[in-house]
Amino acid sequence: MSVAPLLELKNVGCYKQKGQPIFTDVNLKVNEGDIVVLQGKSGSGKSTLLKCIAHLNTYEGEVQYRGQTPQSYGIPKFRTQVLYVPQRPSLLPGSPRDFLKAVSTFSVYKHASATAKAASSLSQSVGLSSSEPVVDAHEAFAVAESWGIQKELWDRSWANLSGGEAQRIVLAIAVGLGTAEVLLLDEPTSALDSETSLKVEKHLVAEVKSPDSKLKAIVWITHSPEQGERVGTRFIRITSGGVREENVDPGV
Ligand SMILES: Nc1ncnc2c1ncn2[C@@H]1O[C@H](COP(=O)(O)OP(=O)(O)OP(=O)(O)O)[C@@H](O)[C@H]1O
Repeated sequence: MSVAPLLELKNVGCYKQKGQPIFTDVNLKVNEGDIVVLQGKSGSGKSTLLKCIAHLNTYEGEVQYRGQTPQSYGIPKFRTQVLYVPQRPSLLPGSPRDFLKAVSTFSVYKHASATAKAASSLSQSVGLSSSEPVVDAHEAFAVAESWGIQKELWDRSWANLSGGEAQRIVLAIAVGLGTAEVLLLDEPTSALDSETSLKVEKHLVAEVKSPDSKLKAIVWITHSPEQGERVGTRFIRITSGGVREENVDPGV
């Protein structure tokens, strides 16, 4: 019996408006262990494609996660497992700690938290699979700290954080929640210095490689050919007519 890919896109297309395609006919399979570097000219549709995958944009064609449609998981739950991380957090109210609390108490995570506790002692007897999402909010703090985020920044308002601080915190929350099997990263280190960027890259690559991590694959937009070469296991270029796989990272 063949196993479905982790993620599969079948003839996915997205339009600015009727008759004005950004891209059409995107076909792609992502498997466990893949770090797919997504490249293309500015405006070619990289961010849009990630948003289509995460069901944040309307699209034609089909996206399947482990052989099933997003709808069959329920869109909120699907989005925690195939998680889009924007380049810049849009204007969020409150502080990062408020945001972490909100996403951690969101029903899917709440369920996962209960599951995590139950799973350690009672998993089989209560009929819960240990592969249910596990949430440990503290993990986000630890991840962020390892990337140079001081504890007090969690209580500052988003508006008063630097671009690089906000970018690291959002990414640390995405990783620290521990629910995602696929991360869709939109230029995740664009606001970071090269030393910090390397730390973040190493952490993410190690997560995908670790058998203990829930994270199984990343689709990663970068404009840096050097970063692409460091992190990528596959290289995909998007044009209006679809995506094509390239053997090596040829640059942007
Ligand atoms: N909601 C929208 N309505 C109309 N056009 C849109 C919308 N969102 C994106 N576009 C257009 O679609 C095209 C692709 O945008 P997108 O942000 O996906 O490109 P990108 O490849 O990620 O670009 P960059 O590398 O500059 O970040 C652009 O021409 C953009 O202006």
